[in-house]
Amino acid sequence: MTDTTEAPTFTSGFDQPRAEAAVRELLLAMGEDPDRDGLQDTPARVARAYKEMFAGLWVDPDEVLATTFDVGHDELVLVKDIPMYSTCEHHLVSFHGVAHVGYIPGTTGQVTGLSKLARVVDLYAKRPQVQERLTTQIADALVRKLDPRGVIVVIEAEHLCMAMRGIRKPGASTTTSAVRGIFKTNAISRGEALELIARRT
Ligand SMILES: Nc1nc2c(ncn2[C@@H]2O[C@H](COP(=O)(O)OP(=O)(O)OP(=O)(O)O)[C@@H](O)[C@H]2O)c(=O)[nH]1
Ligand SMILES: [Zn+2]
Repeated sequence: MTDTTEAPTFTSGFDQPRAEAAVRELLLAMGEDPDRDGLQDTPARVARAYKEMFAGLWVDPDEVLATTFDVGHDELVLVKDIPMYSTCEHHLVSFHGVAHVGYIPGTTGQVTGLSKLARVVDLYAKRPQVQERLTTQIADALVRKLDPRGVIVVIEAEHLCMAMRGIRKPGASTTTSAVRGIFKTNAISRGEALELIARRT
């Protein structure tokens, strides 16, 4: 089984010329003329866009979560509705929606900055992904770095590979969750967290 928490090599960079050549080749394969007016800059543009869309390949999640501090809080911390754009590794088209990330600090009371939770979502989303692995990786990174009593991650997303092609079901929504620690072992805690996630303000 693939290790879902294993990070790629963060030192490897993005090969812009290679990406540009590949996009040019793709345009040719489509029967397009990559030298026509509107397409001349497209390979460079797409390569730059890919560099941005997959920037999470070169970010170390453990560094993002390196800063922790003690606020003496031992109850749930939940950031809801974090906008999330990722790319399906099967078709290289977008799946996007929202992520909800919650945790209960460990006995040390160590918490991380709220923005770091969104950063972790972002960095794992900016990789070729499947939604299940994305959800799992976010949860496992928090477990690894915060040693919390529990972690809950829920992602709701629409997959454009199911909307604009293939089965063509726009509006279909996929929900995945990953629970760790107390949220796995205690149904009441899990239920309370899920209720807060579902609650609309
Ligand atoms: N479990 C899971 N499946 C995904 C995700 N993103 C895309 N898929 C699915 O991956 C599958 C790939 O199936 P294949 O049969 O190899 O590819 P395909 O012929 O393009 O499949 P269709 O999309 O059904 O046309 C499809 O069923 C997609 O819906 C994801 O995040 N999680
Ligand atoms: Zn897909």
